[in-house]
Amino acid sequence: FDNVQDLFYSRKNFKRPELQRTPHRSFQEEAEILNQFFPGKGGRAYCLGSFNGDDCWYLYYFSAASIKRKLMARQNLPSNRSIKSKNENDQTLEVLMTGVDPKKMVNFYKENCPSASEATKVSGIGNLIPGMTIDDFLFDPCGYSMNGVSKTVPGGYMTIHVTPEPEFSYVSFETNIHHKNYKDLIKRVVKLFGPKQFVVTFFSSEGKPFIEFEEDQTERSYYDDYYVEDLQVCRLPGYDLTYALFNRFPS
Ligand SMILES: C[S@@+](CC[C@H](N)C(=O)[O-])C[C@H]1O[C@@H](n2cnc3c(N)ncnc32)[C@H](O)[C@@H]1O
Repeated sequence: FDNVQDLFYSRKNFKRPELQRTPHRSFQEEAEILNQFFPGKGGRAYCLGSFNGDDCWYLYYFSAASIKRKLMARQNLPSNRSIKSKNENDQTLEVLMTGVDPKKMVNFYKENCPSASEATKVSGIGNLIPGMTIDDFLFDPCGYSMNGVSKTVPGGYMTIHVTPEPEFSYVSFETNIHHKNYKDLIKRVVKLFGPKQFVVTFFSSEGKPFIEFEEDQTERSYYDDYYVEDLQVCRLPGYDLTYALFNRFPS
């Protein structure tokens, strides 16, 4: 690729960054490397959530359109908003879950499950989004990854990665398939894995509606057992981004 329109690199903060190889010990270092690939100041690094707490989420975003907008503004050409991303109906949802329910993790150990396709079936992953062609893999002795492409939505995908070890359990879910009711999808994903905590990120192309989460921390929310701890909504060139951190109510 020598003509990149948009690039997104994102990840949650690491539990033990010091165990990573350089440049992954700090997001600053990762961003510096990415900047070398994307000169011209189109690439920007962000941190959402609380960076002095336990949870935050990093994003590096390069947008060729933002460079064009600046050039046009400098030349006094009209309407910087007229240059939009090509992906006008683009949306991507991620749900990043930590402290997942050990009882729901048994399917992701080879000793309990004969095959990856069985893990996909019994865990409920196979029914999450209908009409997917799924490529799944069960690691030895444990761990699971799946990638699915939609049979009906061109370019539509979903992906799930499961780290079941209780000391550092983690499940990530991502899809770009449009849903009328994202809250329902998030609720179903969370129910499959029962995390103590989860982060939702949602990109939607500019001007399209984004998910609204209740900020009330005292009432039971739409997500029953969880309350919103952090909530941020950002406008990026071509995209609106919502970030929310949910914590389970103490039982
Ligand atoms: C599913 S992989 C995915 C990791 C990836 N960083 C993610 O979460 O997107 C992680 C799980 O697979 C297990 N695993 C077993 N063998 C592995 C291997 N060769 N490479 C990566 N993970 C392996 C790990 O112990 C862990 O439970």
